[in-house]
Amino acid sequence: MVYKKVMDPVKQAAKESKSRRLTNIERSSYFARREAAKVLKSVLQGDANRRAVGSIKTLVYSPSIRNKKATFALVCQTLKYLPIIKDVLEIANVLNSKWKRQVELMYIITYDILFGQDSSLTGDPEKYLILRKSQLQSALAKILLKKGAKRIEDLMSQYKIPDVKKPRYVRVNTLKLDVETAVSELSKDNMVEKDDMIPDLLVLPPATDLHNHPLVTNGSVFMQGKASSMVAVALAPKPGWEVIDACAAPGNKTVHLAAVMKGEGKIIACELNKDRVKRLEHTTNLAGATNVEVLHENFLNLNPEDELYSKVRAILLDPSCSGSGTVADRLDYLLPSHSHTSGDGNGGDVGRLLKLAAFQEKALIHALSFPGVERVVYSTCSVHQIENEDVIKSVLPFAASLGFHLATPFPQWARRAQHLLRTDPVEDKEGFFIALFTRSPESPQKVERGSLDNLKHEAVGKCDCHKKFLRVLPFTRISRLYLHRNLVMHGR
Ligand SMILES: C[S@@+](CC[C@H](N)C(=O)[O-])C[C@H]1O[C@@H](n2cnc3c(N)ncnc32)[C@H](O)[C@@H]1O
Repeated sequence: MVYKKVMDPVKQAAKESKSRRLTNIERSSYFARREAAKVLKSVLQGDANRRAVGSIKTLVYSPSIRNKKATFALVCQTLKYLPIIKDVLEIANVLNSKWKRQVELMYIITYDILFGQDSSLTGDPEKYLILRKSQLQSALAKILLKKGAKRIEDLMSQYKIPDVKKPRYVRVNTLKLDVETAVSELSKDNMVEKDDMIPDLLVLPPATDLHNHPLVTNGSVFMQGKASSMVAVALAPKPGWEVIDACAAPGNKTVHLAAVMKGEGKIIACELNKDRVKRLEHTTNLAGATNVEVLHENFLNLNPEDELYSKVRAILLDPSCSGSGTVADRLDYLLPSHSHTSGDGNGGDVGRLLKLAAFQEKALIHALSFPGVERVVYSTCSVHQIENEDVIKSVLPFAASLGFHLATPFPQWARRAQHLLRTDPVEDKEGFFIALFTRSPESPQKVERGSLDNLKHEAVGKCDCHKKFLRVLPFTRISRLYLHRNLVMHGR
């Protein structure tokens, strides 16, 4: 068999566009289709291997993509219709091995022909599929008939394709700009409202593109979601306090803390990952947050007894998590893997969740161990109970032994189990979890070093979240998970 080398679609596009004078519209949509095909290929390959290659947005907003707006729209729309497009191409049976080698481009062109604007479809692959338009249309008609759907919208709901539209939230960085000026500047081109709960948070219509807006590029406002903006406000450190942001990069919550503290006092922003430390430094410089000290360190290695941390009164702990609540933000809900979650409701990746929960629990216990601390906020962008309520439940006895109790951040927020606050991935368009521990500043409980270590050791062994999972998991997976959990919990 002879394999022909497939030319990079973008290079091929440049060659083809030279061979005939294209109009500007033709040329830009022609290139957008090639750029979209490249992004789509990375996204689908990453999704198939369950390996994050970067969110759709990150890939589209990389410097190599020229026509970002059109490329982003094409990738999203094609992904939205992808299950239908795949069925159409299979029934129409029009792709031979040559075209299958650039199947992502064929998906994009099929989207344009069937659901988009096929008016400027120049290029060889486009011509090939345009000539077969009637076969594509009759395959679509067959699917509609088979599913008993009259309109494409009915078909979309049968394919369970969601339409998640999230407002664009913008947090005003009050270290640099006041809210009224931000509102009047942004109102020049957009509809702007103030959020009813978070001071300094503005709400704009979904899909408002502010990436290149001067207020964003100069750090006067940050594109930060509502749930993420609740965390620093829940911790509510006073100006002048010393605070630790335990897992800080890229630093959105760090600089929000700095704004809440009016730039006064000190924030120790701790980050383990070297590359992410650079992002953290960039964010703090952009925000003009001069009271932030960036620390490249493992939070678990900070010694609570060290004199350096004796004045720390609040800790924000936003540890690494599964990120399952941000699927709408990352547009992951459009990816094929999201349409087939496993029966346990955890995307079939319970082992990973258990590992994350073990770290989250350890980090929370560590945060509660700093002797002068009065307030600890724990947050995740996960929807999984094992990373949220179960972590809190497992550390509660330890927290109580140090005089902490659970407080109620944002009492007006309805979605919660008693003190524990949740945001919902469908209703609120992002799934977040926030818990707040407080203790009275007059009576931080003093515990001897030796007994603190004992309490910590006992607490780490106590979490019973794995038992809940064992009840819902198929019998064959029980022993493997139980073993795994014990290994992780005891660091073996
Ligand atoms: C969810 S992100 C934090 C997001 C951040 N709070 C924000 O709002 O921009 C978690 C961060 O914790 C860092 N991290 C993970 N384990 C850590 C550890 N043991 N010590 C310090 N940082 C850690 C990760 O590298 C990651 O940057």
